[in-house]
Amino acid sequence: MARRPLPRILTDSASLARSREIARTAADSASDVFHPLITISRGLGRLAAAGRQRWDATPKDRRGPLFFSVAACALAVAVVPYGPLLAAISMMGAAAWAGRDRNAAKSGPGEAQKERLQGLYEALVPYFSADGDPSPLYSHGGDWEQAFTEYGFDESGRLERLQLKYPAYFTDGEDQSRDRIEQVLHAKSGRGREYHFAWDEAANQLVLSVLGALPTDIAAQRFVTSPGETVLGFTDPDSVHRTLPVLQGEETQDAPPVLWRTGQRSTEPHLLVLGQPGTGGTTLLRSIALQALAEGDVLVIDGTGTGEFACLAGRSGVLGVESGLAGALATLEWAAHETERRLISANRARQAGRSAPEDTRRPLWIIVDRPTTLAHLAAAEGRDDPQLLLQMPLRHGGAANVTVVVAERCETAELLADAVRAHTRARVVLGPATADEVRSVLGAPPHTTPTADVPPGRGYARLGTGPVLRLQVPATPDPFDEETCEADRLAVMALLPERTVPLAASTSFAKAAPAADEAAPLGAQAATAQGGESVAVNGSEAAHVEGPLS
Ligand SMILES: Nc1ncnc2c1ncn2[C@@H]1O[C@H](COP(=O)(O)OP(=O)(O)OP(=O)(O)O)[C@@H](O)[C@H]1O
Repeated sequence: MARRPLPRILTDSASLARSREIARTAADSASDVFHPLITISRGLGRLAAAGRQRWDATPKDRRGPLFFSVAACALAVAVVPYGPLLAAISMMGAAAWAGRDRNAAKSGPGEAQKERLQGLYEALVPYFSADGDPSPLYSHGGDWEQAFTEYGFDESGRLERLQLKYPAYFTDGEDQSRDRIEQVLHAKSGRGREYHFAWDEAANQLVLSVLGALPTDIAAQRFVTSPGETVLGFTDPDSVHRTLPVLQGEETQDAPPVLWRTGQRSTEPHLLVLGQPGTGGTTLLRSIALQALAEGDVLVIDGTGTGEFACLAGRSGVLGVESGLAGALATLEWAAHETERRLISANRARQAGRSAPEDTRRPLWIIVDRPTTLAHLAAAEGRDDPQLLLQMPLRHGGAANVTVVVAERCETAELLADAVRAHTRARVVLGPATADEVRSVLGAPPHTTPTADVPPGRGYARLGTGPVLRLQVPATPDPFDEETCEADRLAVMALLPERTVPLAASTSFAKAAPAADEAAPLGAQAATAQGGESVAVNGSEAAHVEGPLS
């Protein structure tokens, strides 16, 4: 069937454009003519909404008197000569004021803002100019408007956003050159805020923006993650592609998580957390342990000896919580053997053409807080550094579903064993840290200016060679700490697996193996564990661990 041609007006592009132009002009004129009307109607709407809000906020017992006083006023106005007219005029005036366009763009920056931008421009001249440049973009007394293509100020007049162009010969590929520019912009734009710098090397363009604080009101909770994923904390929405629904305060919000993937396919199967004292290293380990218990077993070595993991003792899935040297050595020795056993077992299965046995697939987490304290104790007692026993799980744990997480203070980080440094490709640094300190831990500087004043649990994370991300760890305090608020305590308690061993009976490897150098061989430990006397592994896990141990 022959197709009917379209009407000429729809095919003739010139007349189409002309009609569009007429429509646009008509719309512009209409909006000019009706502008006061639009403003007044918007204002009336806003006043009505404010009135409704006020009414809703008024307690029920006060609504009657309020209604009567409003009605009395209306009556008084109605009977006064010219009252209704004056009331209508006042109402229109109020509506026009309430309905004014608050976002109307101001025409250009004010004097103070111009001065700021000029100052900023002058400060950049030494870095963005070169002798012999015939038409310098940056020169003393030059025009900042040529270089700064976009800018924005907050209500208090502080710079909030700046997009600037720089000459193509600026060495933007070198960290040092970038750092210098970032430092200048940071200092001139006002310290105490966190700035983000986005370098567009192809367009010779830099965008500075002020970052808001990361939310600190996300508490411990069951996060909606896939198996093998652990939430380290939350970051900026632009930095990651995914969000998770989380309970934030009273409401459920979508928050952008820093997700760490562990297990056989992970390229960064072990984590190192460094931080200043009191910045939340232990809290992050507790948060990880609670998530790990959802699908795996956890061993905790608490070098601080302050009992901050006591809430985990005797819980289903917790194989031990050790704070003494002897216990730590025995536990880690078992973990090293267990890693080896899993590897051998999985390898045999593979050779026989079978899938890896179930008991090699359940994730095992070795969580170590402040190992250097134990290393110090071991040196004093003439024993081996417990960190040496981490070598096996660190080197081969990825293939054996064994994950090691170590937290240490920055000041003692140089005492960490080489294996710990070499095999922990997922890194977190917590607390106030300079760009150089962040770089020394994460291997790359942050794209933001670290601030001196940060809440506990705030820091930076980097997974392998990925970008450096701002991080805020979910609040996961020790529920036995008297200072913990009730809501946070309940949130942590709700995540703890059921207790399978009474607290008094949940003892440690230390009792099973009195001294590391006398540490019972794997089989003997198993016998002890199975014998049910001083169980290294809490009762309910015995069945689970019997497999690996026997
Ligand atoms: N993410 C967080 N959100 C809220 N509070 C936190 C967070 N992390 C830590 N805190 C609080 O900060 C304090 C110190 O935390 P934590 O013990 O985890 O720090 P730490 O770095 O292990 O300290 P230390 O080095 O002294 O052992 C605690 O009161 C804890 O509740």
